Amino acid sequence: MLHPPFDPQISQLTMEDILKVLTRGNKPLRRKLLSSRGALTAKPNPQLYDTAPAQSQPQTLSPEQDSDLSDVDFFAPKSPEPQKHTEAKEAVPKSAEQYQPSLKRISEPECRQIFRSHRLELTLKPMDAEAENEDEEPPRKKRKKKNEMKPEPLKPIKKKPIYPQPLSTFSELRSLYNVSRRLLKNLHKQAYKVPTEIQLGSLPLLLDPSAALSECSATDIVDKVNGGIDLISMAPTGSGKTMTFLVHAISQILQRRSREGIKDLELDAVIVAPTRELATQIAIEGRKLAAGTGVKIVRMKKGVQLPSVELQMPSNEEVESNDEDLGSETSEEEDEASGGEDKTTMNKKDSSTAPITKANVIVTTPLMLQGFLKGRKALPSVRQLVLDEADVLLDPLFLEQTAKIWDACTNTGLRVSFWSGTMSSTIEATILEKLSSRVKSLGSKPAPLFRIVVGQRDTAAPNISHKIIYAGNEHGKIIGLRQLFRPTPGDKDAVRITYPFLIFTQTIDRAKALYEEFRYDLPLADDGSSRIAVLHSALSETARSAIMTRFRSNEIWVIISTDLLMRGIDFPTLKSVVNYDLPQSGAAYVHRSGRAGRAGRDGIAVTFWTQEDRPYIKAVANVIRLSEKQAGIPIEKSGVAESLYRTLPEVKKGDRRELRAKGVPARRPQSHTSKITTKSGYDKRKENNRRGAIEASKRRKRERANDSGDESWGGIDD
Ligand SMILES: Nc1ncnc2c1ncn2[C@@H]1O[C@H](COP(=O)(O)OP(=O)(O)OP(=O)(O)O)[C@@H](O)[C@H]1O
Repeated sequence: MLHPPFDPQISQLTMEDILKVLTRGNKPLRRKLLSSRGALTAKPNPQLYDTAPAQSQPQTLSPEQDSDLSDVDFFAPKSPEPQKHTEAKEAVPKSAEQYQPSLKRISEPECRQIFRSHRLELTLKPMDAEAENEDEEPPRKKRKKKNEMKPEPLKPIKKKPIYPQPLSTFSELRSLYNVSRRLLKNLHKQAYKVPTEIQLGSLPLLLDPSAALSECSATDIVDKVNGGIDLISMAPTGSGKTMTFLVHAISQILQRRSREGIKDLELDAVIVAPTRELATQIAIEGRKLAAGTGVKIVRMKKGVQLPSVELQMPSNEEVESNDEDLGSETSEEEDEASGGEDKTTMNKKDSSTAPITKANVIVTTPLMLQGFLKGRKALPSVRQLVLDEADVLLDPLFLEQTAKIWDACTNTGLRVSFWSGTMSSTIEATILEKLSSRVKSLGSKPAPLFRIVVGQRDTAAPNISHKIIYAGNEHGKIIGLRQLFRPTPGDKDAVRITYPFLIFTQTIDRAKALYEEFRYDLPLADDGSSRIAVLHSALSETARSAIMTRFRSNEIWVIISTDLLMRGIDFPTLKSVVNYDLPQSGAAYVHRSGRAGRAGRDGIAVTFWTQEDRPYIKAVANVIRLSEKQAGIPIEKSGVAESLYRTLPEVKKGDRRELRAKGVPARRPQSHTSKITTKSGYDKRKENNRRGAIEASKRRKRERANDSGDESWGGIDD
């Protein structure tokens, strides 16, 4: 039998939180279940920023319009006519109420005010690399030679921000941007109340750039966007990027279908994500949004055949992954055969006899699709390429795989979007280079490339709190685990972690070893070892997906993982993340900690360190300090104690690269501390049983002393 989690905070979870856990499972919930479990319950406000003082918000609504805003009609006419209130009501929080009515475009100064108050910045990227440099930080000053005149200080030349129409309410998707009723209804079922910043800033621009920029004073830009845009999109973790690109992709397909009278399922969009877990999650979310629209979304699997044409090119070698997690497809067990969940038809043009999977959208990892393309096939019908976690997909380690997919999308009208919580200027340069070389090789017309950034680049979401704690002893990080579960009374470093939570380690071996160690540390009263699992790329896909499902359905409360789960994975109720091993870069820290505190909820990220980590901590500490500054947390309250921060050495450039590729040297395979513990499993189990017995006896004693027996949990004592 399943017991509820012991943490009383869990019982405070709202029904919709629990429902979200369930709906992130492998099968979309049945409609009946959705409505009976309160899927329409409102969610917390997911907006991370709204810094505009109330009086400075645009106040041009008439009283009728104003009152109209709290009731949103999902079936509003497309023309600017008064809305009818026929469908479910949508409560609009204060910040959104202050926005303009959904049927009217607002002036550029008003757009600017909204963009600024939500810390949104949109710019147009120049297509040539030289001009691009002007947009970036100035080059570092050269070392002064003797007798050289002091150079003029270089000032960064900032590109002028652009202010398109913001998406004030979801109803505008229909009234202003022609999104289908069905798609909007599906969105409504998700119980989203207000658009997040990235949705607010980028959906209008993606869906109808001309309409979104209609009040924009830079008329030269407006003229260029008719054929659609390319977009680099940087927004904090858990801020709703997935829904943004999915709504855009589905809506584009539906609009083209009605415009061109297409009846067949034609492959229109390819969404690439770095791991199977993320690809599966995107496909599930996509299917929920596309339900009833006729748009079919399929996750790419080994053996799936897609409609393609053969290119006259030499066959390329299969690319081996050099990362154990992010590109682990080749090392995997037998995958499910093609088309398992999809109806298939035969493609007579294809030389192979394998059935062709018909879909509008394919969600894939780079290696999965590459396995099908094998460097010789092209997907000419694809018009949308979405790179989720684009910075990892375009990292030199994976660029070759991603580029092959990009090159296989030979349609000259291809539009590309790049999504992540972090993106370096090197990655942006790679994007520019790739886009311009494509224009040259295909002779296609370049689309304007925009960049939208929410908040400060490369920082953790402001609703996550951080803590770095020393956790070393001679065996490794044993003290850290004790701090986690058995804080010594009065220990100022003790952190209370609540179930469910994720623990990240550096390697598969360490994840396995920590699992062996930690499963006997979970209190027996909480069903001990049955609540914990280890997840890494060496497990079979079936095992991986079973663990994900059990975690989402609250059967498992702790997952120990490698960086396989670092990016994009959404466990809506996850509050805590533990970096048992130091993240390998500042960006890795942002993504790992971003598994907690999703959609505006609070989250906590705890990072353990030992002496062996000391030379590498600064990169992570800097990200924490920057994120805290952005969230308005004073230095005295920083999660990185000033006494520690001051003594940390800067991480050298070469070390940073090495760290990013291989992690902290002491925790690499075969190093002396890559092991977690020296105790055997037998000893650990015995110790745990003894502890459990003591606990139970103490509890019985307390219960006898206090008839009510109503205890609240205050951490686990030794
Ligand atoms: N407008 C909204 N209101 C409330 N919740 C939302 C809204 N949009 C998305 N969400 C929810 O926010 C959570 C995080 O969304 P999502 O997974 O898209 O984040 P993300 O920005 O892609 O994060 P990451 O960078 O980690 O990949 C999801 O549970 C999603 O259902």
